[in-house]
Amino acid sequence: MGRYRMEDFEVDVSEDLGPLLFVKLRKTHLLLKDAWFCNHITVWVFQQSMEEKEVVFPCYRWVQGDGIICLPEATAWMMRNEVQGLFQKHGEEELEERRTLYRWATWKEGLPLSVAAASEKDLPLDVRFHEGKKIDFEGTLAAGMMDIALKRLYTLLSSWNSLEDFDQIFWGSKSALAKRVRQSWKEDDFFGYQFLNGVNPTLLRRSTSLPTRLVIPPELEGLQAQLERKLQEGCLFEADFSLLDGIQANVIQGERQHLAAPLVMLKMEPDGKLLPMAIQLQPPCSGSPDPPLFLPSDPSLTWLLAKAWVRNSDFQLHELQAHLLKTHLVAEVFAVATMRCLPGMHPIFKLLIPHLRYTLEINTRARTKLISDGGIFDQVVNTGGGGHLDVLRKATACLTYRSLCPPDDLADRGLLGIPSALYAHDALRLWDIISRYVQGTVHLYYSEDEVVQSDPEVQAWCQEITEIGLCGAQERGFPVSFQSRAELCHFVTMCIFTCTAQHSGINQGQLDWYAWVPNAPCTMRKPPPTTKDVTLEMVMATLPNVHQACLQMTIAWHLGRFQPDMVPLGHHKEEYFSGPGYKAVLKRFQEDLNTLEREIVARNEGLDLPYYYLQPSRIENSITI
Ligand SMILES: CCCCC/C=C\C/C=C\C/C=C\C/C=C\C/C=C\CCC(=O)O
Ligand SMILES: [Fe+2]
Repeated sequence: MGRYRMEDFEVDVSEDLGPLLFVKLRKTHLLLKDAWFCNHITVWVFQQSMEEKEVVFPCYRWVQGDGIICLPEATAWMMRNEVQGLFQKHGEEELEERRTLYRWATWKEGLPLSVAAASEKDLPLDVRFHEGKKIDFEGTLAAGMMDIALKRLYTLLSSWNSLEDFDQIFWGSKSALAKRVRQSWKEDDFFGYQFLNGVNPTLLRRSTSLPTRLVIPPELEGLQAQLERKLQEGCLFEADFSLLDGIQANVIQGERQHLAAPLVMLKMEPDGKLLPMAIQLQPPCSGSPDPPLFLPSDPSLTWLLAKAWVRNSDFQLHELQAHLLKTHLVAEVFAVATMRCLPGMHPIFKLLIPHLRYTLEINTRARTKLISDGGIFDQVVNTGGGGHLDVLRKATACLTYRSLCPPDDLADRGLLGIPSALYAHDALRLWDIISRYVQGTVHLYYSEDEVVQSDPEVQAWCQEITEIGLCGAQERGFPVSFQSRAELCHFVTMCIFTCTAQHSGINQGQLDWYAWVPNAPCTMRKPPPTTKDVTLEMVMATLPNVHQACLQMTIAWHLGRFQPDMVPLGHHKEEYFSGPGYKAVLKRFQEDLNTLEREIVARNEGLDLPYYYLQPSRIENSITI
């Protein structure tokens, strides 16, 4: 039997089968690997003197071995209390089986729970990468490793002592914006811009007071006055990396790496540009002299090194907190809870499952190759060697429900209504569009709040996410039950937004902003400067070495590049729902996304730096990379 064969099978049945509730599916098992993926079964019923009727049984699962798959009819959930509880019983059996297939595991204490699987090979076939994705994923990694070998060979033959020497490895696949980063990375407005619309737009806040950790030496009273004025005008902003304070730095091949925990104060100009005013690299520590404040007026290399330290710290919080924890790991919790608590005929299962595709496998791979003992973090990142897990732990301990919902998150950070905040603008538009889609679907199945309150499955799902998967996150605002349709819609909107828009916003920028390594160094090999005497030798000795820089470029490209098998948001082919109601809601969703697409394209045409991470055609329907 050939691989990748697609076939439609038609079977005629002449006898009257009565009302159709289930179909059962089985395949004779001959060879070791002869599984088939079944999309759906459609039965056309011909009734005398009546129109032909179509009855659909969605499947979208592998049929393997000798097992029998029993598929309830697409509208079964609406009839769950009828037909002698047959659908009810089927759902219970399905969940019983799924709970053995998808088990929770504690990979590391203090992190959200994950799926129990030591490697991707342990995962059920239904959630594995399909052949094409696996070949592409592993093939491009191998090609990337070849690039590294060539770059190392090339740089062995030349010098590595000026910033321009990073050009020697700046070849191979890279985006237009990555080239722009190389040109502009030293500019202050470019540095400021990244907090609004770069790879990590999640940290910046509008200041409501001067941060307590900011100690301004008496000789800088002018700065103090400027900061206070900007604060009063409402245009003072801060990016505080205190979460990194106290994290143990990595030791790479016997060499200790170093970490900082900076605070950056920025002002917004009337034209929307965000400019850094001061950088404090470490919080004050009793018994030590106050940490220096670095300023734009400092010698250019001093100021550049201070900014490079901030970019390195941003790399850590971006990858660990914004990316891994707040998209990948929480999406995994949604995925495992969905598999364990919601039967296939449940409308919330049908709504969410296209947004959970491939997430369990990519996360399992991250746990075995990226953040594992000896993984990429240990090899080339200054939080590696265990510090990265502590960052994840600290970030988990302060993960709030509000921070996953842009209307709340952006309001809390004071970022509403800023014309140059493009991530914020597009995220809010997407939140509204997704929310309308979710509400449209939920209202088809839940006619009133009471139906939500009395749905034991959706209540168990909520509780499992908050109390089990997120390890008691009710303390941080996550719900343990849904009292109304609105609460359910808000939560499901958050799930879909996180798995789609938010991940795309956080993931794609790796390609653009991480290719020019000095803009986002993966590690720092010397301690942060404590005086303003900085030389080029110090800068070069601090930034990543050739090998570290090459690996950063390869992995950033691997993870940030366009995925060949990507499904854009709202365009999955699976049809789990049947009937005109959902079709209309989906059509509206796709139209809303198209409208936003056109708005973003038109807006970007007039911009010096286009912001396209939240352009709907670029948003993946689930976390797959
Ligand atoms: C050094 C820079 C990259 C750091 C990326 C950090 C976090 C990314 C977050 C989530 C990515 C999720 C999954 C990626 C999984 C595995 C693949 C990565 C590398 C594999 C290398 C290998 O197989 O040898
Ligand atoms: Fe990712």
